[in-house]
Amino acid sequence: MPKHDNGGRKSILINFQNFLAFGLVENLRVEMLRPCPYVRCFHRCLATSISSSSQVQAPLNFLSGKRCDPSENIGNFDLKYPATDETLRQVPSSGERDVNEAVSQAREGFRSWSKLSGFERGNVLKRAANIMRERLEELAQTEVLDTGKPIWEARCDVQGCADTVDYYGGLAARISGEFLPLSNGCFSYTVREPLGVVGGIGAWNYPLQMASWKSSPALACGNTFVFKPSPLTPLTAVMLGEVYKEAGLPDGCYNIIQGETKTGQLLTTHPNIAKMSFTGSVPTGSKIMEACAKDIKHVTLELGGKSPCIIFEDCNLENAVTGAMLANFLTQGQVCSNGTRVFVHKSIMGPFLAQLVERTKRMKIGDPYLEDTTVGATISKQQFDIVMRYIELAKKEGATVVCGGERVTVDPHLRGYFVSPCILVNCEDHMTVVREEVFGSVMSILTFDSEEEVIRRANDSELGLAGGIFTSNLQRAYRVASALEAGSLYINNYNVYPVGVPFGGYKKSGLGRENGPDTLDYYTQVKSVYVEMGDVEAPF
Ligand SMILES: NC(=O)c1ccc[n+]([C@@H]2O[C@H](COP(=O)([O-])OP(=O)(O)OC[C@H]3O[C@@H](n4cnc5c(N)ncnc54)[C@H](O)[C@@H]3O)[C@@H](O)[C@H]2O)c1
Ligand SMILES: NCCCC=O
Repeated sequence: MPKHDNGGRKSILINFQNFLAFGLVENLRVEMLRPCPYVRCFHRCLATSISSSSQVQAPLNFLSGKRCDPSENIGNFDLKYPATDETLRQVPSSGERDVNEAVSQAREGFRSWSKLSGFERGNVLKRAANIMRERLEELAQTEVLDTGKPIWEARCDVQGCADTVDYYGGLAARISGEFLPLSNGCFSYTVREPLGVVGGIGAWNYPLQMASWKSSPALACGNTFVFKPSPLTPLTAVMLGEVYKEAGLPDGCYNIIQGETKTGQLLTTHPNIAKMSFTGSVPTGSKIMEACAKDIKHVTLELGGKSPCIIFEDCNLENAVTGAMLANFLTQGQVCSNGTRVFVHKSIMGPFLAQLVERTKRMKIGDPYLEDTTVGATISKQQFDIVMRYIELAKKEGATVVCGGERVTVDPHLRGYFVSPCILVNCEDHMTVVREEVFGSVMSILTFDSEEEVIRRANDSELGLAGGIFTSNLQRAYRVASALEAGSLYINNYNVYPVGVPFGGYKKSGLGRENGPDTLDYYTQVKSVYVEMGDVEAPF
């Protein structure tokens, strides 16, 4: 990790081993500002200076390798800093003319980009990854402004994004076909060809991750890309465009259009889009798939989850508690793969809950720019209302709040929606909070007696994104992992995304995979060529 600018103030080094799940290197070390009265002021100034910086105030579409405003404005949306709830600016939404222009630029870019060798394309991506690492701090601070997540989490996210871009840069040269010898000297060979212009649409919890997890494999394969970020988090995807440009990506290969639903629909239904890669909710994913079906477009869908985290009686208790917290409380609980149904074996419920509650109460809710903050701000008032409604409903349906679940004022200047991480007990499988994705820090604890019972209950969901298993019995761990209906499973950890490990859902949680080698298959199509070496034989 590079050292981070600490404004010249005295700093201490701390070891964030507790947060290894999102750390991409073991023993992640970050510069931590010593908490002191000046730090708050410093960080407020920092947020103010970033909000007035060019990243926020500059045009937020990106076409032909440059920032630009849409030529036609079909409305505006507010860009807010979640921690203060202040409106930083209004962003114009792109309409048909600008979506057409972005797709047309990408079509033009495709003509030359798709003709380069994988090695040449990979070099551009690898250079981009290095530039991202050089700009890690600026990218991370801007990601905080967009999302309200703690700064150290944003740094880990950016580091992971750079690694992903690097990884696909490395794989680009290896994209190849097969040779199949046939009878009488005939043969067939296959070529993996790019699809054309890929459209991407993202959610707001990991904005840079979505832009980079989608664009880097798409570009590695020779496609070009048009992305619409979530209107709640428009900033860092544009910065990625500038990084790609500096790394040598030809103009038109990576484009950004900002907007809300209408802009997303225009992109999805554009006749020259060959594939849509979408991250967001299940209902929107279903609409995207339906729209793509009309023109037989390829789709990747990364959707919601309601994943189980199973704590067996033979686990290492401390690790299991840490795992359950990682499965629920990162990024204010707004993580698709969260294991929000925590199944705890009845025999260890007492000690597990005691340790979990004690450690959860110690989490530090506060200014996202402070280094020791572990709970930042909920993305919006709308999301805050959703989270509070689920907690109220849970109480009505019989669950008991053992800690958290309340709005917290951390500082009079921070008027955003901070919520203390919530733990619910006396939960039952039929309750709404246990069945539906909350997308906030709300952990439901359920107890179980046997392995067979917990597998059945864990699988009793329409969703199947992820799942966790805490046990010291390896046979049991593999057996349960094999029985769980989910795309991404963790044994004795949770929410780790090392680059190269495919990520994606079973059932209604999605289609396709990101972050692994298999992703390249989703951004290419196979052409087979049969070669006849003799005369043509036919019965006529
Ligand atoms: N599986 C994953 O990798 C993953 C990752 C992050 C978030 N998510 C899921 O995302 C959801 C939260 O994100 P959200 O609230 O932004 O989701 P959302 O579905 O409301 O919106 C996602 C994006 O789709 C756009 N959009 C909305 N309607 C559209 C339409 N009809 N056509 C085209 N575009 C449209 C939005 O503007 C936004 O950019 C949660 O369910 C979460 O689990 C999944
Ligand atoms: N994109 C995968 C990790 C974050 C999910 O919300």
